[in-house]
Amino acid sequence: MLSIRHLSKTYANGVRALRDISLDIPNGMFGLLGPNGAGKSSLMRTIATLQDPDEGSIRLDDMDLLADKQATRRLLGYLPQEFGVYPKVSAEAMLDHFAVLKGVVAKGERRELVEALLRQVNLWDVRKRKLGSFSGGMRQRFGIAQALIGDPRLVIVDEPTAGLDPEERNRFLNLLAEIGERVVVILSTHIVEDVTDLCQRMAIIGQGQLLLAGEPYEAIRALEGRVWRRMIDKAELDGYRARMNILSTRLAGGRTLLHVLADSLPEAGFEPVAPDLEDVYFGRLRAQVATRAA
Ligand SMILES: Nc1ncnc2c1ncn2[C@@H]1O[C@H](COP(=O)(O)OP(=O)(O)OP(=O)(O)O)[C@@H](O)[C@H]1O
Repeated sequence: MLSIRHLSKTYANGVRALRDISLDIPNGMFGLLGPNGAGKSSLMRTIATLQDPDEGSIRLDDMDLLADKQATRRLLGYLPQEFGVYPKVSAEAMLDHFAVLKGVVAKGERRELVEALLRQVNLWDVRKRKLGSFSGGMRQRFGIAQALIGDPRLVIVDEPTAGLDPEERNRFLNLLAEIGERVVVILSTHIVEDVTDLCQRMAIIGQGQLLLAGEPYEAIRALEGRVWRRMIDKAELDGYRARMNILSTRLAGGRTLLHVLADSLPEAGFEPVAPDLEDVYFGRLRAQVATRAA
């Protein structure tokens, strides 16, 4: 279990990226959901010991992660948002290099490890190809292979599915799910379906604040009977905004589909709709904006 307590960070430019975040993350897939700029990467980098918080603590079971960074890095696998590789080097040679950096010095052991990892992420057949020729999905799977060197107890992946096509995304998420059966995996994303499809537990952050933590299923159930939808013309949207608590607006067939939060039928013409995680997510973000504006 990873326990984050009272984590805060303000950057030198005055941006408060993390505001008193406390969170428990058990084994399995954990989704950290938030819009761009919410503070996800700041939190991931802090857990990965790449930057210090101003306040707060992070423990993995009995271990204080921030106290002994070297020890933390040994049990951690990290796939950063911007993962750079040498484009002219083959996948096999690059992974071998990463293994050396992680301290796997014995040649035979390293050869076996590199093969096992490339097979696990399904890149064994293309191991001789240069990384520069890889698709986005292949590159991300390679990123996971390097994160798994050293058998980490905690794996952090920062927005890994952005820019992947649906098939690649699916393949990537399946791979993460397999890994999540054994260790703590934290997946940060702004894509709601990533969390819906994959994570038993989740948190939502916005503007550096924790807005929700728990099970996606429970959060969805809490909205049951309170989400209503209606098709409108785009020109009517401002009027609805002024009168109602709008969760989301989506384009559908050239018109606008409204989702509204209300304890009873908001107006004739609306119909009840089964809530989903997008309703939970947008509901929390909008409530935060409303509270801050008040
Ligand atoms: N090193 C830094 N110095 C100053 N401000 C920063 C720094 N890193 C991030 N920020 C700011 O802190 C806030 C949180 O950024 P962060 O990258 O953690 O968010 P994020 O949720 O990961 O978003 P994104 O998906 O856009 O990376 C943003 O307002 C960002 O501009």
